[in-house]
Amino acid sequence: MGKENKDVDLTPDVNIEGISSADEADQSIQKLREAIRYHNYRYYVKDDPVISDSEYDTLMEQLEKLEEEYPDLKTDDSPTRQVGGEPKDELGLVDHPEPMLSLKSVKESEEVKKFDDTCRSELDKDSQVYTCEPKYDGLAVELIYEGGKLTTGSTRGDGQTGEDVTGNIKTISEVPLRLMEEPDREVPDNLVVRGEVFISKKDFADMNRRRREEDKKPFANPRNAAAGSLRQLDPNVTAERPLRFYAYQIAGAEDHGFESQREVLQALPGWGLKVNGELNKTFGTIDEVIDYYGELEERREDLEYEIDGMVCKVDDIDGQAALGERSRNPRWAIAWKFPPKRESSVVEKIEVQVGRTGKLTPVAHLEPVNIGGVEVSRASLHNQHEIDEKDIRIGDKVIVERAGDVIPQVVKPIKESRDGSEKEFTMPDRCPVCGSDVVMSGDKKQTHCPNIDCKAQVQRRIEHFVSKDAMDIEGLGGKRIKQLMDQGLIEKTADLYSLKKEKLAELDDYAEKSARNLMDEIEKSKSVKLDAFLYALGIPHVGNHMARVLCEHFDTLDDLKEADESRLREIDEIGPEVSKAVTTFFGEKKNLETIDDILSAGVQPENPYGGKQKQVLDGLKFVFTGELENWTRDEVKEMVERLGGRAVSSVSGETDYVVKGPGAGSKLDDAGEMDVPVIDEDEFRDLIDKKRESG
Ligand SMILES: NC(=O)c1ccc[n+]([C@@H]2O[C@H](COP(=O)([O-])OP(=O)(O)OC[C@H]3O[C@@H](n4cnc5c(N)ncnc54)[C@H](O)[C@@H]3O)[C@@H](O)[C@H]2O)c1
Ligand SMILES: [Zn+2]
Repeated sequence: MGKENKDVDLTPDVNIEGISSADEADQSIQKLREAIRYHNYRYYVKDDPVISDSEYDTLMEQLEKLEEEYPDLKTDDSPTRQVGGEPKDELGLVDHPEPMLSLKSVKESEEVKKFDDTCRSELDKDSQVYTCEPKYDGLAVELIYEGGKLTTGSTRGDGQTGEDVTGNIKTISEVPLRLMEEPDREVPDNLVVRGEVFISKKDFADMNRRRREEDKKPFANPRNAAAGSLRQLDPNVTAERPLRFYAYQIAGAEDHGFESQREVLQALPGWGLKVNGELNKTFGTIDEVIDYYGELEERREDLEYEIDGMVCKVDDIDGQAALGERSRNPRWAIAWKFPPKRESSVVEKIEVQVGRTGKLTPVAHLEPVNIGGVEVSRASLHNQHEIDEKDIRIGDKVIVERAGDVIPQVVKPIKESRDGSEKEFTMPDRCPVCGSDVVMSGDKKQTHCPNIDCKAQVQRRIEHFVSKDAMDIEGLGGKRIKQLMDQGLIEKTADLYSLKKEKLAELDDYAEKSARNLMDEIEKSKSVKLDAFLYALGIPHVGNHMARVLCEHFDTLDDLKEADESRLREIDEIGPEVSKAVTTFFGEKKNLETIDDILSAGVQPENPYGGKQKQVLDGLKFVFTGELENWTRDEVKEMVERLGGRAVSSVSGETDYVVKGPGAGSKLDDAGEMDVPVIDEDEFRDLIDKKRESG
């Protein structure tokens, strides 16, 4: 079958409706077969497909349809009748005791109901029991145990003959080399186990990253990665790959005394063979099967390995035998596929966006493609380093992945489809918005526009500035800010504080009431916590949490402005990146001017967290008893210590205060005996406030 052939039309454009003669049908059939054979070779033999699965499935559907309409043109060697690809004989060949088949795949619940109807009518039953299992995105293997010992491990190959990967399979820790004795069932003399070898999502991502670093081609999907890893000539290479295994079937189950698939799945772990006990389920009706598909699909993103659908199997082995098989699929099982996660598309251009902190991000504009029901036309390319590593060029055909809510990613370019017109991409030297020279980090992972007045940044900076966790000014969305900028009412952040209600009310579509509300919101924002204010400034690397950390260590904005890098580095949580970002930010004259403008407009950031330097509880010893409303015991202890005091566990003559809450115990008596003042939580807080004011 398929060989390396540069001239095949990878995706022949066949218009089935337009075909009116057997001759035309024959021509299309030949083209489709040739293309599919080539893709089978790329996919099953090279583990390196050049089209997406859905493109492949379309070709296959077209071929099936034509062969259906023109039965005379059917041949035994058509890919529609064959399983998988030709086994690689360097590995050695293994004949399967029973053929390893493919699965009929379905997409709609209607087809699943039809499957149920067919099974029930052929088996002459009112109801049918099904066992459902996740369809792992890996490759099928067959394990032969003789006398309880693993003697042969093979791939599916063309279904009749697979590749001998015994040595490689033995490196997978989840595959037992010896079967365990089971109390109720002795170890059979000969056991043929089928299961899936796969790789976890995380390991797949890590593996592709490493391959790029080593200048090797990344894999298009976890299945190709697992197959590529298992089908190695050197088992030492396989041993380094994090392959996993689930067993799901045994050949000749009835000969081993099993009556159902469910029983098989229950027995396998007893012999030491891993099954997916959590997700394999048996149901009495097709409606439950359909519900379970929905449940599995919901859980799909959270699983640590990829599944691409659900396999639904007739549970009773008798039923399976009665239904038998048809060409390359068993008739007693179906693979109900999930909507795909990966498709191919074309990078039409790469545009550079400027973020609010001035970060430049390259974004691929893609030929729109529907991935699992969502149209995707953009994907972030992150940075120059990533583009270089993946070798993505403008004009490239690429594999795009959309997983859950994550931004679509370009997995890899398909270099085979290049015709020489593709262009390499480099980040611009100048900011696409303001034209300032940009700064790129040495590792090419970051590019920044340093100009604080950069128009792109101002709008986004303002959007960020007014956001909930920052200055919390309601009623100023992105559109409104843009409008205010377009109308010349604001040019920079500080201008927010010189907005006039009358001017606002003049804008079309702006009601007097909304204008008044906005003015109130702006006024309200003037009393702001220092951490929210720091966050609002949009200092690179200073998010909510970091802003709070800074507040805990610096009393005022001025203290922070004056801090140098080494002072910042004294703080545990602050690393070199943050300290550099903070000092660079406050070292920029334009930024200081902006801050001054905002402060002189009346904004007064207050620091509720106290600075570390001010040890207002210096030397004081506290004992806490009972529950506190605002702190856990650990929190209050930490705070007292941060402020220079100590929290101790028992009352002594040296205790300065006992702080009591509901449920206070015997420590109160101790306090009474030793004349130690007892205060409640409110008084404790007043004490700190008073000390702060006086100190
Ligand atoms: N992109 C390409 O060029 C290209 C080429 C060839 C095939 N393909 C893709 O490969 C798929 C067809 O491959 P196939 O014929 O191997 O069929 P399949 O992968 O859809 O189904 C059969 C396989 O399912 C697997 N499986 C996973 N969990 C299972 C379980 N619990 N019980 C039983 N089996 C389980 C087994 O490995 C079995 O061999 C299609 O999705 C097609 O798009 C793509
Ligand atoms: Zn700029």
